[in-house]
Amino acid sequence: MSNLPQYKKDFLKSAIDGNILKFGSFLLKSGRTSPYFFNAGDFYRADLLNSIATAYAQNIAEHRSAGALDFDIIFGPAYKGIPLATAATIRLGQLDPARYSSLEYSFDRKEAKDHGEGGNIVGAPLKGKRVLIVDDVITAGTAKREAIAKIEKEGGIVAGIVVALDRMEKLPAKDGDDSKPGPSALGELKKEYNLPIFAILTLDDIIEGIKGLVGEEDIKRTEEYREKYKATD
Ligand SMILES: O=P(O)(O)OC[C@H]1O[C@H](OP(=O)(O)OP(=O)(O)O)[C@H](O)[C@@H]1O
Ligand SMILES: O=C(O)c1cc(=O)[nH]c(=O)[nH]1
Repeated sequence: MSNLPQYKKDFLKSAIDGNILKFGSFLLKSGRTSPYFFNAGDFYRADLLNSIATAYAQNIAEHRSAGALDFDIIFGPAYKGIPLATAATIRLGQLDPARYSSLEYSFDRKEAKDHGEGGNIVGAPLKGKRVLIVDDVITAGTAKREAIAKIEKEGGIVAGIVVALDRMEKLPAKDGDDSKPGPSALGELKKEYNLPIFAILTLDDIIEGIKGLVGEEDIKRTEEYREKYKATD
């Protein structure tokens, strides 16, 4: 934790204090069972939402200022990405009004709407724009691939991805044998789509940051999970 920038430390503290980071047994979208879970849906109070919005805004502004990221619009994949992308957009506008007060956002519906305005996308149109995906967690990368496909279908150009947490896991093995070493979901997405992808926190940051704050047994099980699923890159 000591080497993390202050805004990441603050963010991790609010995730622990707000019980967003949980320990137990959780079935993931990938089918893996994890001893820890980061539930971004639990940033549901004004102060907590402000903490995650600030962390995204700092991270995005930093990478953009460094020339590592450029975009016209922020996109939040349904469902949990929606409030996160919205809050990050507001926070960027507050942090640097000269650069971000006209920043746009949009999000998708999981199921297309067949009445009223119809369609799959809510918010600013994506056509011809460079789109930054803001989402909660990357595990196997499936949700990000789905978001990329939706954005491209709308004529948007995916410009990057920022997540709150990179679980640093290897891609699920095609033959189902997860005991073999394998590359990370994040690394493969980066290569395959030639995209900048950033995470505010990684599993390594979390394991370092929870020491002394959560039970020894939870830390041990999380370390064992990391050992089992950690990617080679
Ligand atoms: O990297 P992956 O293995 O794809 O998994 C991680 C994603 O899975 C969950 O989203 P989900 O699609 O369940 O939608 P939700 O936002 O409605 O919870 C979670 O919110 C992450 O975004
Ligand atoms: O992989 C997932 O499904 C997942 C992991 C996690 O820590 N948090 C979450 O919302 N989903």
